[in-house]
Amino acid sequence: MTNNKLGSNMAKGLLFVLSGPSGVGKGTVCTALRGKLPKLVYSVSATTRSPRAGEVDGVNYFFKTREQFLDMMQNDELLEHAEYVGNYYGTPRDFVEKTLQSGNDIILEIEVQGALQVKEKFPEGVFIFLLPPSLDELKDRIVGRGTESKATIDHRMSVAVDEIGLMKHYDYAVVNDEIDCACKRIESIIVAEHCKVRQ
Ligand SMILES: Nc1ncnc2c1ncn2[C@@H]1O[C@H](COP(=O)(O)OP(=O)(O)OP(=O)(O)O)[C@@H](O)[C@H]1O
Ligand SMILES: Nc1nc2c(ncn2[C@@H]2O[C@H](COP(=O)(O)O)[C@@H](O)[C@H]2O)c(=O)[nH]1
Repeated sequence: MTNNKLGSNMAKGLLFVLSGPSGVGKGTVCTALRGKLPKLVYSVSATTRSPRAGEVDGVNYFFKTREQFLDMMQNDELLEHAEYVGNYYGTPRDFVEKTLQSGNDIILEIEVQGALQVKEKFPEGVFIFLLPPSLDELKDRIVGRGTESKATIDHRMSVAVDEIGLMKHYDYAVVNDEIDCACKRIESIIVAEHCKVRQ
């Protein structure tokens, strides 16, 4: 039977990627967006990083040993993966594909090397880069979170400069100066992308 409802060809969900240096507020923004956009589903990554206090396996991450992660890579279970500051991170492929097929949107909160791999596979994805108001403010946020050692903070800050240099590969840049404003900008991007005429 023909479905002649206007707009019915837009049934597949959209893939959003949110990147930005460690501590810029990606997780905070994603938490704030939860509930505001009912069609938006969050991808849970696999990582070899140890859980932080309060992090729950299967909710914040799927926590894996190095061997388990390498198995996932070899079995082609990951849409993308990257080594970041001494640990592996990757996006389970199956969940992303099934979410999009079901008509829901998905958002991947991932670093830039992985985002560029996703762009190769999903050029139609929407790539958003979250910026701090300044590098000093970025450092204050990572330090203030209280989760990383001084050495890890220094390493993450040095990677941050390179990451910001790759922002040119993204479709949108949003400054996370104030959390409500940043969320509103990202919500606006998501709404606009749904109104876009796609070939
Ligand atoms: N707009 C903001 N103003 C002030 N503080 C903020 C803002 N957004 C986030 N923060 C704070 O900055 C810290 C880092 O935020 P968050 O953990 O969300 O960063 P992230 O980008 O997800 O980091 P990572 O990549 O390391 O996981 C948190 O303590 C959070 O409360
Ligand atoms: N390439 C990927 N990067 C990921 C993934 N999941 C998270 N991340 C990014 O790693 C860093 C560090 O995260 P943290 O939780 O240890 O602070 C951060 O930029 C995340 O966005 C992933 O699946 N692939």
